[in-house]
Amino acid sequence: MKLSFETLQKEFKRVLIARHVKPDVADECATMFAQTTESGVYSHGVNRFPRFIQQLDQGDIHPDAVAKKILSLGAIEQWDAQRSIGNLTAKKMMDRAISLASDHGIGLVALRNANHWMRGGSYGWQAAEKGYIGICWTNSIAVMPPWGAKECRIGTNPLIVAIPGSPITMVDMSMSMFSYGMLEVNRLAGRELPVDGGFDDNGQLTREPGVIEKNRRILPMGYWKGSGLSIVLDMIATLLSDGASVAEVTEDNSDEYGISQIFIAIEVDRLIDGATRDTKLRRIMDYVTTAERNNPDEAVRLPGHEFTRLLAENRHNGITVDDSVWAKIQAL
Ligand SMILES: NC(=O)C1=CN([C@@H]2O[C@H](COP(=O)(O)OP(=O)(O)OC[C@H]3O[C@@H](n4cnc5c(N)ncnc54)[C@H](OP(=O)(O)O)[C@@H]3O)[C@@H](O)[C@H]2O)C=CC1
Ligand SMILES: O=C(O)C(=O)C(=O)[C@H](O)[C@@H](O)CO
Repeated sequence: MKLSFETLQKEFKRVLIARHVKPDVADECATMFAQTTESGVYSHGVNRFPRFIQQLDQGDIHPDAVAKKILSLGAIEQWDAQRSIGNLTAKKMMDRAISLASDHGIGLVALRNANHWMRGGSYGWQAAEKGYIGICWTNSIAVMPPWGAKECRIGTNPLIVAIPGSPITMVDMSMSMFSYGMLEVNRLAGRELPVDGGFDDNGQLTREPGVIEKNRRILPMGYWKGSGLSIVLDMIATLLSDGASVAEVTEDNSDEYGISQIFIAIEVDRLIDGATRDTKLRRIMDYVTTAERNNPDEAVRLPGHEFTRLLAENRHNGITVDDSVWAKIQAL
């Protein structure tokens, strides 16, 4: 079905108000979920809303909590999210990193005791829209086997790098070849994965999303490389926030809460003039996209460059929402 931004936002807000979330908080949170969906990241917008409400209902998320600053080392600050709403707090932390970067050239906020932030790309994009390079990542509950293992012991720990420009270039990627959200999107669409996404129960590589969702034998992106990167991202977030690691979240908590996140903003405009910046970026983009194509009908594309078109299409045609997901949300 096709729904408007307003219909989505109103329904998300209804569900939150019904759970006694303060109206202003409910409105802002509902708007972020609707914006993520309108941007075309259905996996961590509308599709993820039921799971978010489940965690709200089970007390993992404290909707009245507000993040507090623990310490400051000039360009680096350590904050405690106090189990507040994940996407709202993440937005505030990237704003704080941007403010630090405007003073110091670079700003880093390390956040502990956080909740799932939904679409990590929202926060990289937020920085890039203001002219800063945005880099952020989160750890998670153990949902991926390290390379060489069958058992989940590392997180999908998505890493986001966003570069200001026209358009913004942004990589927003899980450390798994596919996020669980994207496995669900492909399963709901009745699609096989375009490349192997994990191992089946016999240890063979598979492109069946449902099999991987069930057995959690998801493939790290780049095999041992994604596995290693997931581990070091977890270590940095844990150390700088003095927060919980994937191991601690998984072994000490009843579900995925109390996670650790990093938000970095880096100044660009005072290091290179706008015209030179744009010329250099354009040269990179043209050099990459004019490479001889593997498939003549498939353009080489840069990450993040689809969002402008997707947003315009969703605003014009309405937002495609899976019927079964919408039914679940209306029943909340
Ligand atoms: N715990 C958490 O918070 C987690 C959150 N997530 C979120 O889930 C969402 C989806 O993650 P993931 O499944 O890794 O996303 P995808 O695999 O869809 O995309 C990952 C990255 O690869 C780029 N990309 C994909 N296909 C191509 C292509 N053909 N050519 C060039 N670039 C391409 C994407 O660019 P583009 O965007 O332009 O398609 C994106 O930057 C993200 O928002 C992520 O933050 C994921 C895991 C855990
Ligand atoms: O992969 C995802 O999608 C995703 O958001 C996660 O990995 C979460 O951290 C975890 O809750 C599994 O959904």
